[in-house]
Amino acid sequence: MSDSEEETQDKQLKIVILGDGASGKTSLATRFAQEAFGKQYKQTVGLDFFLKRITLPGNVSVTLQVWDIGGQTLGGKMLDKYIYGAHGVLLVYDITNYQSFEDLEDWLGMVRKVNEEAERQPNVALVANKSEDAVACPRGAGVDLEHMRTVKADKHSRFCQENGLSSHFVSAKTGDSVAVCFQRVAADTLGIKLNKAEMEQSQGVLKAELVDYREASGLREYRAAAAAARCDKSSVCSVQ
Ligand SMILES: Nc1nc2c(ncn2[C@@H]2O[C@H](COP(=O)(O)OP(=O)(O)OP(=O)(O)O)[C@@H](O)[C@H]2O)c(=O)[nH]1
Repeated sequence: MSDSEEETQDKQLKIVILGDGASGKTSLATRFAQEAFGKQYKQTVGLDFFLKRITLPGNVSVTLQVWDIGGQTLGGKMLDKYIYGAHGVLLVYDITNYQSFEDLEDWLGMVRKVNEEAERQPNVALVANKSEDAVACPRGAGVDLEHMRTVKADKHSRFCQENGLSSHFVSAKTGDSVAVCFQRVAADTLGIKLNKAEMEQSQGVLKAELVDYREASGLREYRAAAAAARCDKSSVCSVQ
């Protein structure tokens, strides 16, 4: 085996998941690493770890060390230590909880502060969780949460653009687009481009059509942003 092959096989990246309590960080980590989802909320105290090996384009094998940080750690004295050395960050909010979106300024502020002297800042993805009802369910099931959505797509997009974040609409519950946001931060870190097919491959049901009455209730813009986020490698919010 050549040196470069060996090097490729040994890659490990630290990916930190941040965001308010109950936004779905543990659910995203368990969906990604264990393909499981639990309805019951159990608060993470401190942090949890997960490991998952993925293969990126070019047959690059990389192990992601996923650090699931409890939402209560914001303002606590351990948070900077948890963030330190991260290659990638998932900034997670719950689309039905506006406060969880507003608080991302603080979470992102911590990421920037901890890395202010580092050679490079980690790649950060903005992750709108609990999006199953807006982007995945063609009709019927899940309409309730969509009606409860409080964070509009234009706010999400603006936050991405202003801060140079990649953009993701996901559901830990259904699994939609969960893998791709982890892949994206890993790929960005390693300077690997994911093409359209690779982005779509891990998205499955997200291509389902939405019914018209939802379009009428202002979903068109949201859908366009979600489509851009998941299908277009030159997405408006991509990390340059
Ligand atoms: N409908 C829906 N519920 C979700 C989704 N993701 C998580 N939940 C629920 O939201 C609640 C909180 O999820 P957690 O994953 O524990 O949240 P957390 O961000 O890790 O919370 P802390 O440990 O307090 O930081 C749980 O009841 C989950 O079942 C989702 O995509 N859709």
